[in-house]
Amino acid sequence: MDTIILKARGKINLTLDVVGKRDNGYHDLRMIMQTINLHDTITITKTKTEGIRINNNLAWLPKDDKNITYKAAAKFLEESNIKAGIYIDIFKRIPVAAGLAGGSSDAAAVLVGLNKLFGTHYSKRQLMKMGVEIGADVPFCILRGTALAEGIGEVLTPLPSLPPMHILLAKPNISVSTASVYKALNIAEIEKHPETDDYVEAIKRQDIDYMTTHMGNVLEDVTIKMHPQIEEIKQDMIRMGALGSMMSGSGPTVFGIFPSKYEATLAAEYFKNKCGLREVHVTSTFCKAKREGKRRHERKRYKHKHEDK
Ligand SMILES: C[C@](O)(CO)[C@H](O)COP(=O)(O)OP(=O)(O)OC[C@H]1O[C@@H](n2ccc(N)nc2=O)[C@H](O)[C@@H]1O
Ligand SMILES: Nc1ncnc2c1ncn2[C@@H]1O[C@H](COP(=O)(O)OP(=O)(O)OP(=O)(O)O)[C@@H](O)[C@H]1O
Repeated sequence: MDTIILKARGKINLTLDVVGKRDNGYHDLRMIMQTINLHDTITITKTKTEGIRINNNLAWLPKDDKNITYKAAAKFLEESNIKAGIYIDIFKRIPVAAGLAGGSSDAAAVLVGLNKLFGTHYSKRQLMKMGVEIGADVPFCILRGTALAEGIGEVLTPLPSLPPMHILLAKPNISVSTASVYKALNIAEIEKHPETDDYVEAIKRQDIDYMTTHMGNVLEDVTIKMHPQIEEIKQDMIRMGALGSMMSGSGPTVFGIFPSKYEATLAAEYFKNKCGLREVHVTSTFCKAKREGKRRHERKRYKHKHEDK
C-alpha cells in the first residue's frame, strides 16, 4: 500500500471547564468532547524522494513545516526511526482557527495514517502519547467519539455514544487564536462552572433534554468580550429553533443542536444569506459505536466470502 485516504473529523465541546493553571502556562481542564461528522480529507502517499511535502486547498494555509501535519509526520518518523518520503494532501472543510480542532484532527489523521502505511503497529495509546506533544486536542482526535477530557485535554475517559444529533456550525468571519483566549482568562473571575459530573451522568442515561440545556464553556465570556457577535449568533440560533447553543472550544464558532436537519438547514440559510457568514455547516454528531458495529459487520462479511471460496 502506497497511499491512504482518511477522514479527519472536527469536534465540539459540550462542556469546557478550566480548573487550574500550570507553571508552563497550560491549563488543567475538565471537558466533554464530541466528534462531529464535518471532516477534512487527508491523503498520504509514500514518495521516492526523502522528506515531507504538504499541499492543501487553501491558498493562505501553510504548506511547509508550519502546517501542523508536518509536525505530526516529523514526530512519527523520528519516533519510528523511519527514513522515507511522504506527500500529504489536505482538503480542508473544517473552518481554521475556529474552536473545532481542525488542525489537531489533521495531525491525528496523519499519525493514524502513517501507522497503517508503514505497518508500525503502534497502539492507539502510543499514538495518543505522540499526539499530545503536537497539540492538546490531538489525543482526543485519535480516540474520537464522546469523551471526558482532563489534564490538559489528554487524559481521556470514553463515554457512551450520544444518539445522533443535528448540529449547525456558524463561524463569525473572524479567527481566534486559542493561546490568546487562554491568556486572557482569569480563573478567579469565572462566574459559572459547568456541572461536568452531572453532564456525564446525563450522557450515561441518554438524557438529551439535560444535554441540550446544561452545556457550559468558561472560555465563552473571554471570547465574547473580544467578539460580541458570538452572543448574537447564540441567541439567533435559539430563536431559529435550536434546543441549545454554545461556543465551541476557544471559539469563535457557535454550534446549535437542532431537532431536525430541516430546521438546521433553514437556520444555516439565515446565517449565510442574512448575516453574511461565510463558514456555516450543517453536520451531525459522530457515533463511534455505530461505526465500530459497521466495521465488525464488514469484517464478518469479508471472512464469510473468503471461507466460502
Ligand atoms: C480550546 C480547546 O480546543 C478545547 O478542546 C483546547 O483546549 C485547545 O487545544 P489545542 O488547540 O490542541 O492546544 P495547543 O495547540 O496544545 O495549545 C494552544 C495554546 O492553548 C493554550 N492551552 C491549550 C490547552 C490547555 N489545556 N491549556 C492551554 O493553556 C496554550 O497556551 C497553547 O499556547
Ligand atoms: N492543517 C491545518 N489545519 C488548520 N490549521 C492549521 C493547519 N496547520 C497549521 N494550522 C494553523 O493552526 C492555527 C489554527 O489551528 P486549528 O484550526 O486547529 O485551530 P482551532 O480550530 O482553534 O482548533 P482547536 O479547537 O484545537 O484550538 C492557524 O493559525 C493555522 O494557520
